Amino acid sequence: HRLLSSASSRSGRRLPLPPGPKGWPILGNLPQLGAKPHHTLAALSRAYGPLLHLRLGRVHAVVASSASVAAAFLKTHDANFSSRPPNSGAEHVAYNYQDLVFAPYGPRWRTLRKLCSVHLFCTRALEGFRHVREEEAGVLARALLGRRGSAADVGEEVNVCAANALARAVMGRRVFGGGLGRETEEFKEMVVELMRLAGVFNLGDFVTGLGWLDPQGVVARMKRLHRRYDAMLDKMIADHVAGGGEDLLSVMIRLRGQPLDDDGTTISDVEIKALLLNLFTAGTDTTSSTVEWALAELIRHPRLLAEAQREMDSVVGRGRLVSDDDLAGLPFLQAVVKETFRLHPSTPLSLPRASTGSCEVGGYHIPGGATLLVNVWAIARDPAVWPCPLEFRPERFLPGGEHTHVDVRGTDFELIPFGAGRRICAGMTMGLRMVQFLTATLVHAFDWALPEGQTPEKLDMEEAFGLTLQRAVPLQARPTPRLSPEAYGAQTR
Ligand code: HEM
Repeated sequence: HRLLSSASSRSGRRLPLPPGPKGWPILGNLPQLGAKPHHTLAALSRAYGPLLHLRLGRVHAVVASSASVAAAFLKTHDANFSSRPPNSGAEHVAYNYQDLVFAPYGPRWRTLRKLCSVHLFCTRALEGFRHVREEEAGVLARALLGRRGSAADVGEEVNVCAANALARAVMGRRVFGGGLGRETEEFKEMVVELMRLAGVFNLGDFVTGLGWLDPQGVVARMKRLHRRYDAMLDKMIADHVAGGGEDLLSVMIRLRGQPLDDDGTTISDVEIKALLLNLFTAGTDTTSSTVEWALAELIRHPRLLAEAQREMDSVVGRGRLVSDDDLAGLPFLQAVVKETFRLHPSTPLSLPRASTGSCEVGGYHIPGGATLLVNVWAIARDPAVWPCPLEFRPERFLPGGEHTHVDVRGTDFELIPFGAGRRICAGMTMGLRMVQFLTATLVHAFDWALPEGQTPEKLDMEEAFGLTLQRAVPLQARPTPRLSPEAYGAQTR
């Protein structure tokens, strides 16, 4: 491939841009993206091929919609695509790029990422927090036990659990007290609002001179949201008892102002708040929505729910809740989680990347500074790779299935819910473990029924708009306990 590309460049022929639909003057293809860009882009790729070129205002964008095109960008050309494009969300919400998610590829990004890895996500840290996950899952199970007979808002219950488990790992304490209420509702609403705003293709980001006009009102909403987050984060830092704790926040507070690497990177309260913002937004709703989708699929497929429960009964029994150690021995449950990530990836267009220099992919010219969108949603439904792509069939990942060895961790490009390459999801190990563990807990500890008048076949599986894949209609379901009463533990919190 490389030989071929240098030959064509040597011949002096200017390579063409990848194919794509004709756009409007000035706005380019922006008006065509519609309410669900990942659907629109999937349809365009069916017409123009898996490597698509769009014009978003003045910005060149390329869209990868097959496993091999994704690999070309996120493996072969990953170094060139390891920054993120400039955007008003990073500017107005994420402390003007002082965070990890939007930091330009360079020393500060590397330092922040390493801090998270050492104190939160590496194997040792992850093992250290297993009791936190188990305790918080126990709290969730008891909360649902308290709701037996009535419909529970599964997404919100799980979201509180994910936020508390994450908070205990990040700063040694929970963020929410017992039960759901105004506070927990407001937190989820803030994360969902952030994802909704981040999912808008904001005209000001693409069309010169439109920024100050803010025609969609997005920037005004971002600034309002930022003020709310900033107040919350200030309080988190102020309330933090900075002892000699080994949690990430204590460590960062101790490291304030000191050079952290050869480049003299230092962190201040701004970087600390920006990183906390990243962790609490990237790490809660992604996890809880995935668990919510998983449970919705299992309720729609009672045979699969029964199969998962059979597996857990034989491995765990009915006398206790699932533990972290059990996960490795639950292949069917793991296949259910993979199949959920395939059909309902938390970030259907991943997060955008931006190239530093121009390059060549598949015989096409990719301009320097181009935005890369990877349609992980479309790739995971590609009929050339996945038989019956729209059917929820966890068996495809089990021995004897067509995709036994396919993993979600960024090496098998046909299934990359966490992205791939240098900027792959920083919290992948924790996110994956949490999704598996909480799905296991819900399935093992309860039978699930839909509220009066709803039938599994007709359960609404529509997606809502946003950077993350929310359910349009939140799942309401009635839990009935199926373990021995002692298994749920004492109602302590
Ligand atoms: C269901 C769980 C999750 C999914 C599906 C998910 C997915 C993703 C994706 C697709 C990206 C972009 C990767 C790329 O550019 O190639 C990303 C980035 C990121 N995620 Fe996650 N995520 C999840 C959970 C988490 C959790 C639990 C955390 C932290 C507590 C987290 C923190 C981050 C951060 C900090 C980045 C930016 C990394 C960088 O730019 O270097 N995520 N995630």
